[in-house]
Amino acid sequence: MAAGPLRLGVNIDHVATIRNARGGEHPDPVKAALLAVKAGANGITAHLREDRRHIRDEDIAMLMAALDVPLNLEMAATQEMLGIALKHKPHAACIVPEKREERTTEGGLDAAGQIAVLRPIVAALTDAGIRVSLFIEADAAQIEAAIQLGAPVVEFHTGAYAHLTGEARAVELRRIADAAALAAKNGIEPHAGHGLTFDNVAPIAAIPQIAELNIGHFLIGEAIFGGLEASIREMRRQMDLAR
Ligand SMILES: CC(=O)[C@@H](O)[C@H](O)COP(=O)(O)O
Ligand SMILES: NCC(=O)COP(=O)(O)O
Repeated sequence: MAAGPLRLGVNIDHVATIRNARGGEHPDPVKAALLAVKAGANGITAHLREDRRHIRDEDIAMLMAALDVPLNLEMAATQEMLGIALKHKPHAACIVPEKREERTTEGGLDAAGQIAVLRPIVAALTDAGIRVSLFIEADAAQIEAAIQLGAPVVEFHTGAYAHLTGEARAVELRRIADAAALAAKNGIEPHAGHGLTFDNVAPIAAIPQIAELNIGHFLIGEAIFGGLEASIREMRRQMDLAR
């Protein structure tokens, strides 16, 4: 058993993916976000991609107006996204790497390799009262970069863990656990997310230092079969059992 409550941030990006497939208003990501909160989400995550393939600018405005739980805005480290974050002032901004041609976020941000680019962005977000998170690989050099940048939070990319099996997954899990311990030792709050499902969430949820999981694609997909509230409640249950 581990210490401390584990928060669940529900990522509603792929409600917008379905909406955008027909170009109308349905299904509404804000309605999904409110339902997610009712089902036990402690916060909502939304990734405003530069290509606007799912979440759009107006969704961020509407989420800010509708939510009374924290909004975690995932954003690329660009001036455009910085301006949007400063305009809306979400609770948190998670800086993620982004490639136009990728199907989904393929790995963590190379914070160590772009300290000079990130420093003014992290500073501007922090000065605006936005809690900065860096979406990184579970790697000591990336945690060191987060320390240098003064980021209070890191989110470990669990995509590789989610796709591996057997001993390779166990190795990746240990890497994430070690990184969470290192981050926490240095005063940084570790989060985790990407590709988490009912089948793979428990070992990540059991890492004692991890304070928050951000989960989206699986929950929205699972909602097709049992409804969004049920999928979130079951994820919450799995997380609590592991803790
Ligand atoms: C950074 C991240 O992991 C999330 O944004 C999630 O992957 C949903 O967005 P995409 O499916 O567009 O990558
Ligand atoms: N930062 C990870 C996230 O928000 C959700 O990722 P996924 O569950 O949609 O893969």
